[in-house]
Amino acid sequence: MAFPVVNGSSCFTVFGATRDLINQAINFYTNVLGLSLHSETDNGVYLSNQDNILTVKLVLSKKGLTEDQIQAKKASFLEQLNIHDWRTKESSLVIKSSNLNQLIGTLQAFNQPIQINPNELFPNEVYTLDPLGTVVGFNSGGNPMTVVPPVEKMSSMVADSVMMSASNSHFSKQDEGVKTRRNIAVMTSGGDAPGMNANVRAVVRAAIFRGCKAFAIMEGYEGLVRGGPEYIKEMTWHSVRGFLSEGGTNIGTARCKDFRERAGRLKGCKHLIEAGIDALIVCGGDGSLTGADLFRAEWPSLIKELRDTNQITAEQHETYKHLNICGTVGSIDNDMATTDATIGAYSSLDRICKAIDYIDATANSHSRAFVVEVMGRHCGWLALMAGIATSADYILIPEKPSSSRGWQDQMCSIVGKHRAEGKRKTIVIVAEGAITSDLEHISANQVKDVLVERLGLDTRVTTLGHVQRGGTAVAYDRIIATMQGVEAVKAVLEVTPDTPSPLIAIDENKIVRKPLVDAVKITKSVAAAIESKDFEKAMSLRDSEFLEHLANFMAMNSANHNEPTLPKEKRKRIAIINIGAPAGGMNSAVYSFATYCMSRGHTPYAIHNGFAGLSRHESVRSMDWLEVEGWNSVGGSEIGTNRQTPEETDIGMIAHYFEKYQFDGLVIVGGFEGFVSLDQLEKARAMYPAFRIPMVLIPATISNNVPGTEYSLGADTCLNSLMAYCDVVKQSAAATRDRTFVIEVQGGNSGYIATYASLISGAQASYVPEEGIALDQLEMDIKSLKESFAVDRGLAKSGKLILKSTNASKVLTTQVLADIMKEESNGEFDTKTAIPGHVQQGGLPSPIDRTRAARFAIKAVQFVEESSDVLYDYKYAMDFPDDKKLTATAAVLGIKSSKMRFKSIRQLYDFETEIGKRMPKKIHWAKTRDVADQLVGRSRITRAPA
Ligand SMILES: Nc1ncnc2c1ncn2[C@@H]1O[C@H](COP(=O)(O)OP(=O)(O)OP(=O)(O)O)[C@@H](O)[C@H]1O
Ligand SMILES: O=P(O)(O)OC[C@H]1O[C@](O)(CO)[C@@H](O)[C@@H]1O
Ligand SMILES: [Mg+2]
Repeated sequence: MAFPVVNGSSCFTVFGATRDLINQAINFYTNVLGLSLHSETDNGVYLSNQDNILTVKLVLSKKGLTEDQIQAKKASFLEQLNIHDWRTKESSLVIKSSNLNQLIGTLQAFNQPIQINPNELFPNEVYTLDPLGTVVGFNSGGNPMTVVPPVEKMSSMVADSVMMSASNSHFSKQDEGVKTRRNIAVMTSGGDAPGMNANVRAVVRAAIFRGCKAFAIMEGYEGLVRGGPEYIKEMTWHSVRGFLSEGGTNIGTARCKDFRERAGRLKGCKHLIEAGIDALIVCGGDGSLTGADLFRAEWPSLIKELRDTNQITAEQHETYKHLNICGTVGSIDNDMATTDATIGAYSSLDRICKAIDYIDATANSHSRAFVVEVMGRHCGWLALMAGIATSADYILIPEKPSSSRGWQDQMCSIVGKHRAEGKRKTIVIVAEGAITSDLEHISANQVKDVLVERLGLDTRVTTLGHVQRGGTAVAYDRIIATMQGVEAVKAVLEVTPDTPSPLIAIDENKIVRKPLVDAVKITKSVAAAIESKDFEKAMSLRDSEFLEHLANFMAMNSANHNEPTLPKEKRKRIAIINIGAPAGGMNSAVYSFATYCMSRGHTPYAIHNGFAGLSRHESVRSMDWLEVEGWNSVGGSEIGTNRQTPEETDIGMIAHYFEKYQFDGLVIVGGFEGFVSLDQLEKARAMYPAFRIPMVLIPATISNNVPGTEYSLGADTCLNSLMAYCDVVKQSAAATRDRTFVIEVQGGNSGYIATYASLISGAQASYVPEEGIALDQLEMDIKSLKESFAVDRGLAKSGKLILKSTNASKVLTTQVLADIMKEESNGEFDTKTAIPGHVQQGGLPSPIDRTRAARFAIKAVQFVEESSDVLYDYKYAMDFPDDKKLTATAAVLGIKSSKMRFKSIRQLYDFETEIGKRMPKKIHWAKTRDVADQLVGRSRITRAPA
């Protein structure tokens, strides 16, 4: 029999207990909880309740099995059940009951120590421990409860259950002297950064979800130094409501002088211990995390001093002897080593790009030059990325200084050539920390003077200042802040005194833990290298992505005025085409492709209006620098895009034109139709030699459903416009009180957009095509909505959203869903629908899509260069062998986990794609769905495999 699975567990198994305990447990489950015997086998005893919601499997320890083997068995059982989420190691049970009071009465009659209302999110819960130490929860609404699991060893679990009392709200224990982490504090420090609030929200809710208490240290290290309940405050589930969409940091931040001194840190140490904090999560920049690392290193001597001076007891000394600390990097500067991005950096980049997009218009009108100063005290990441995203003429950054005359000559030469080509405007971006190779500061005004004096340009300076730190976080920052907050809680609960303090980082698309101490060390050595004028070393210590972006910027910027970098015989004729629906970043990809090709000496061709345009109108044009200039910042598709594949138009004519223009390579920018087109062209190579050229797909679709990649261009732009839409709708719902909006989300058969939009807008539920809308799930969601409206009564900011992918259900349309919810709410809340439609394609491309497009496009051109030789001998051969090496020259460029890579279309199409569904076979965002649900307290029913 397949049981519905509540949050991934339909069945709970306990291994390794003695027969006596098993008998006690059976007694408890049958007599106290009213479960009945379901079956008994050699392997164990199965119990179930009437609703078949839950099975409890009690297994006697096998003779001769060691504790390790038992644990391994348990782990493998959990694995079989496909339980990969937070509950993997948490043996809490949820038992559905329609009459909570009756249950409470029964428990009390049996003298069971019960905890009522342990969780403010679900006030109707109670929980208790069974004789095996398993936490058993009851919930009138069928929602899962949130408690810390019983600890690893069976014997001590039982001891714990005896010790448990109704006043003890946490299931934790002393384990060989190491206090189980249960009071988790979070603080924000250094300059505020958009996304810090999302990080705090995630830490607080993930901590509460896991049965811990959550605290906020107000005002950064200042709050730690001052201490007391005013600065170290317990946070509730509701205290972080609305945080996702708010800029800055609601728990305050500071630059604290005292913490730089040992005396300040000593106070901080004392205050943490006084407040009973077991773990500290610091969200801040390089400075804050340097401070955190120092605090960690000094901790043993700090607590020793506190004990020796009788400021803490010997017992406190013993309990808090290890500082459990974790960093999540929050800073707009993106200057922390070992992570690709810091929380806030892309929001700041968004503000900068918007400002430069505005400046562009006025600069163009007057044919002026603008010098734009951006933040980044010691780091040029913002200036560099803004330079790429807005195709600025020149950038000045601290990492790559030239001599005090060098930068002036170079800048004037480039700007002069751009002007000579006919460009009407000039944008120079100066990082706040820009320096010469003699470490002299270069100011925006100095840059302006040079442009005026040497080129006679009418020049203005715009210093963006703190505008760059303001406003709400972009989608990416909300995503990483949330996922990193959750990971940070997991990390502090998992670390042991022997594991190094972690920093939560991101590598491409993967959230990872890195040793804090290493990150701080490398970051410090970058600063030291700059100080000692060893710029090469400083660059080599920067992340490889930074170096790649810088090389790309320089190459694209030299497109029309430097001697191409390739010798004549290596130069090629490469075509680019857009296929499918418009996606943010398509134009940026075409711009980057064209300018990079020019810098290398290739001739870039644009095929206009897709394959239909080519086969019907020979729509091929070679690309001109001035024509593409500015396309980086434009939405839609300048060269035109449509969904027709080569076979749907005329593949023979397409081959004819490929032959006529002697293309040496093809870059397709598109979504699933682009993917299918690439497959068709690759298969047609046997028939048409014109296609025996390297061909590469740059995934670009808001649905993000292209096999072979976890990211497609346009998805970020889409998420940002959807997020802005959801924020507005949520605000309206909150103001109206007691209203739920059902929002219909695009994405074809992919639930990616709906899932991520729900994560970043704090939607109560999302329905996606991969899961459909099951009636029992809907019933549960409506119940949960009712519960949460009841809890929220009188609180502000309680607007509720439900996101529904258009294809989640054919029958339960958005309107029907809203109507059912309204009907079932018994007048307790009202519902409305909202359909953003094609607004989701976004207006201007987001900076992420612009800069990723540049990376993708340049990698694609490099792929054409590198793969050409493989095909050389076969270009006009009678037979075109079916050889892996040859098929690999038609590939999808994608991001997979922490790597960017090319994967053969043949492999992807034949083995990794559900063609009928237009989807990859595996989705990579299941964990994100779980987190989105868990942070709003939603239980999701998934079906166990038959
Ligand atoms: N070396 C250090 N030792 C102890 N504490 C430090 C150290 N460096 C920084 N801190 C603490 O961290 C706080 C914030 O550091 P800083 O002002 O450098 O900002 P940040 O965290 O780098 O963020 P951002 O650069 O994004 O504004 C400092 O005010 C100080 O309290
Ligand atoms: O807001 P403050 O304290 O003046 O700090 C400005 C500095 O903070 C940062 O914005 C980082 O948060 C730097 O780029 C900038 O130099
Ligand atoms: Mg800093």
